[in-house]
Amino acid sequence: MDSSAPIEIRNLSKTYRLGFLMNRQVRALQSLDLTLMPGQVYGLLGPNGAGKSTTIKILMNLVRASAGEARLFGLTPDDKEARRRVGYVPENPAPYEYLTGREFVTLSGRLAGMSGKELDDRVSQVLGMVQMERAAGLQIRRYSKGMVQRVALAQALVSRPSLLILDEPTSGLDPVGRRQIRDLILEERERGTTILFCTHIIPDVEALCERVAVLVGGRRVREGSVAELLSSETTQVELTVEGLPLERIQSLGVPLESAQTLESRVMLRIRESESQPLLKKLLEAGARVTKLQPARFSLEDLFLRALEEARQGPVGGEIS
Ligand SMILES: Nc1ncnc2c1ncn2[C@@H]1O[C@H](COP(=O)(O)OP(=O)(O)OP(=O)(O)O)[C@@H](O)[C@H]1O
Repeated sequence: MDSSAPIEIRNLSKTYRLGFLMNRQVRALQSLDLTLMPGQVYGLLGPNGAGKSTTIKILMNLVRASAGEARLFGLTPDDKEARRRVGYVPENPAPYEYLTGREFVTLSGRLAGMSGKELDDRVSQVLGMVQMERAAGLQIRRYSKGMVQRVALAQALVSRPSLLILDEPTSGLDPVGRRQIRDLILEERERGTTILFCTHIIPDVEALCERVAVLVGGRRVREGSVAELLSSETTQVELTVEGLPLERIQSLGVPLESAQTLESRVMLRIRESESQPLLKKLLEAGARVTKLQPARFSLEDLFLRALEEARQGPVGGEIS
């Protein structure tokens, strides 16, 4: 294992046992490999139940793996030295409700070994970073969901971690709040912090991450740099056709990736290599092509395609 890698995961599997007799099993992760190099912002993307939180909980030593290995800076997740270098925001943060935001962040700093003026100054600084200075003296039980999310992020940042693990940090935030948290993550990236960012909000991944892994049913179905992944998918073309119904277009013998009728127009998506043959046939059949443009293949398309492919193959879930 590489001790310079903030996160290294090899062949990681997790099966939860359920029921009174623990005789039912749910396969949450299957042979996952993942490496984060220093300074990378890495997105872990997947639908509900894909195994994202399980991966993070294993890294945070909250859940024990069934097989395989997970390392933080080359150390096992139960190693105190490794934990000292990590800031963590759980999926549903549940800070002590009777503490104020400032007390909670101060407590987190103390637990990380900080004290005195250095701690007080840093607490004020991180509360400012998450725009919570004004509400810092209020008890957390009075906070909205978005405010809880912000103090949770402040407690993760207080000890200046070199690795941030964020489990859906923007869920529960309004668009302005999401933007602020995104900007904050970008600032941390500028500072060289490594970030594992787990979400199902695709625009956040596009805005923040340079690499991404897509998990479906506990398996990694795509992995790579966002640019690489998008360029590796087949290029497609979008056409708008008038004067020929969809059934006639379908009978022309050119495979369509997608088709949709809107009033008198038919919108098509086809592979780029099929565009010339289809154009010729459409014009011969008397259709008018009113628009032809390259289709931008987005991370959302990639995610949906990966999901579709994975659903056709074996997936995780309850196995007995
Ligand atoms: N403590 C648990 N006991 C039993 N099954 C669990 C437990 N935690 C998770 N699972 C199951 O493991 C699978 C993966 O769950 P996990 O929470 O890791 O997914 P996720 O990708 O984080 O989903 P979400 O986006 O909904 O948070 C799911 O089928 C889930 O029901």
